[in-house]
Amino acid sequence: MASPAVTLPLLDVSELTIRRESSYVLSRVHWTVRKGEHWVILGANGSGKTSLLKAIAGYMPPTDGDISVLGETFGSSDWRELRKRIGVVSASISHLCHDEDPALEIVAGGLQAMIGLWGQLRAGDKKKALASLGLVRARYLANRRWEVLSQGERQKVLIARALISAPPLLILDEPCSGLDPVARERFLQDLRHLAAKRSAPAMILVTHHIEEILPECTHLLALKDGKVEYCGPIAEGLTSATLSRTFSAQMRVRKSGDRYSLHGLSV
Ligand SMILES: Nc1ncnc2c1ncn2[C@@H]1O[C@H](COP(=O)(O)OP(=O)(O)OP(=O)(O)O)[C@@H](O)[C@H]1O
Repeated sequence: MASPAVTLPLLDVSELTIRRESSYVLSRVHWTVRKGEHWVILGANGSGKTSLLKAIAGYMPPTDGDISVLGETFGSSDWRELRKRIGVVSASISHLCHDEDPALEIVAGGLQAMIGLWGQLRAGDKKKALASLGLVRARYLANRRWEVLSQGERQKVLIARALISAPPLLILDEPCSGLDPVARERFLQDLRHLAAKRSAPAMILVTHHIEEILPECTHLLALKDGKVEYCGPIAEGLTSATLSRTFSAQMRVRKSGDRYSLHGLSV
């Protein structure tokens, strides 16, 4: 009898330890992300969320442990090539965008993992950039310059940029920061629209606010002091007890419909 097909994880982190200046930034982290999963990463300031993402993107070499992404192993593959296949949206990319560049060019730059284009935008790339803007319902922004875009519009342009090369993995590092409550909700609806697509990449969403967790999120990674506090299905893990341990404070979580909110905090 044929054995069931085993699909390779998109991301596999094992015993990951990062030590800097005699202290542990991450300590023996295990984490696996598979196709079809959408993850949320929660943790207090300084718990190691950004460091974990940097390690995955190859910007923070591990002291110990293994990282493999899309079947490639850190240390034995060309990570500069691999980065083109991981979509990343973070404040550091936003800061590199040029004020005068139209959204369409910023999105097209994602094809080369570049900020800014050299020369004319080719017709084929223009078409791809428009299609990518369409994925976040933002085609109308195509000709607007970066400098005039609102914070929410900028995030959508950066997501379109990250999506243009159809990455299997999309990392969103605090994508809602700086958005007002209404803009945030609209933005989250657009993300839901994307997450619901069959072709959607596996998403990794880093946030400080459980209200931002999409119903489509399937798994939770909670970090505390560089260690894994919880790693598994969100339905079992996103509880008052887990959050209280993760943030070292009394926290009460409520689930209303398919969204979470905080209903009590004592420090
Ligand atoms: N290169 C480094 N050298 C020394 N310490 C570092 C280095 N990078 C990160 N750290 C430390 O590791 C800890 C985790 O930092 P990290 O930025 O990953 O946290 P975070 O969970 O993303 O925090 P925040 O929610 O505030 O963004 C912090 O105490 C930070 O000072």
